[in-house]
Amino acid sequence: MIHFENVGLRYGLGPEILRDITFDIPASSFQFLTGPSGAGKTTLLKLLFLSLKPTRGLIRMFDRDIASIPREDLPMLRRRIGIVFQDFQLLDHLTTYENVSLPLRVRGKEEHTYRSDVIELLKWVGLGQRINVLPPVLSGGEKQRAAIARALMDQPEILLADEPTGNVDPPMARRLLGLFRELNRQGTAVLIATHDFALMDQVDARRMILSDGRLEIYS
Ligand SMILES: Nc1ncnc2c1ncn2[C@@H]1O[C@H](COP(=O)(O)OP(=O)(O)OP(=O)(O)O)[C@@H](O)[C@H]1O
Repeated sequence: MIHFENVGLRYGLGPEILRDITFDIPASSFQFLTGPSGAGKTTLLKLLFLSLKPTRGLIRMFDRDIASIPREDLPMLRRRIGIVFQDFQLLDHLTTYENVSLPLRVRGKEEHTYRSDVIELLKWVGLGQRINVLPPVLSGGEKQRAAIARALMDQPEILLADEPTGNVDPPMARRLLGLFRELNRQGTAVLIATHDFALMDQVDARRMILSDGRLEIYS
């Protein structure tokens, strides 16, 4: 589904942050991305979300070479990828429901076409009682689940999550992991970037370890 081959990335004229990165992400797979702080995990997620272009190497996504994709086709492709950012990026003046449905509203969809789907999704992530509250009232774990619900709105083929358990206690981390595993059982590929070894130890999944700009993979 996703193939990286000898990918390198530098910001401006700076040093290469990622070097000769080669890996595949098969459909319906589950993996962790880890490595020391500053190793380039967020940068690799940005490449996967097509918000950065590599400075060298080949990236194929959904059978297309991303170097030859016209800019106007990127939004369509991004809809097949869900992403949960480290800082959630929820809008504080919109309710949980409005935050999750915003991408659909922006695209001009009529509310009656998505309302029940959004509510069902919010119930699925355990926010059935928090539909009409504003993000400042939500706990860290609830914000995280709202951000996950928003990332899942378009039924992506892969979900990318950056430090999803960074701001929650261990029981909530287990609950979030349960959500990711359930999603994966339903067929969505999942990639979780994390420093949390306790979290990784709970799942027998592939570990992609970045250090010094290079990637090693332990299956
Ligand atoms: N926009 C940018 N311009 C220049 N350098 C950047 C930029 N973004 C990140 N970097 C540098 O790239 C390197 C990798 O950063 P990145 O945020 O990808 O690491 P990370 O592994 O996600 O770190 P953390 O675990 O602390 O979040 C760091 O040295 C960082 O300073």
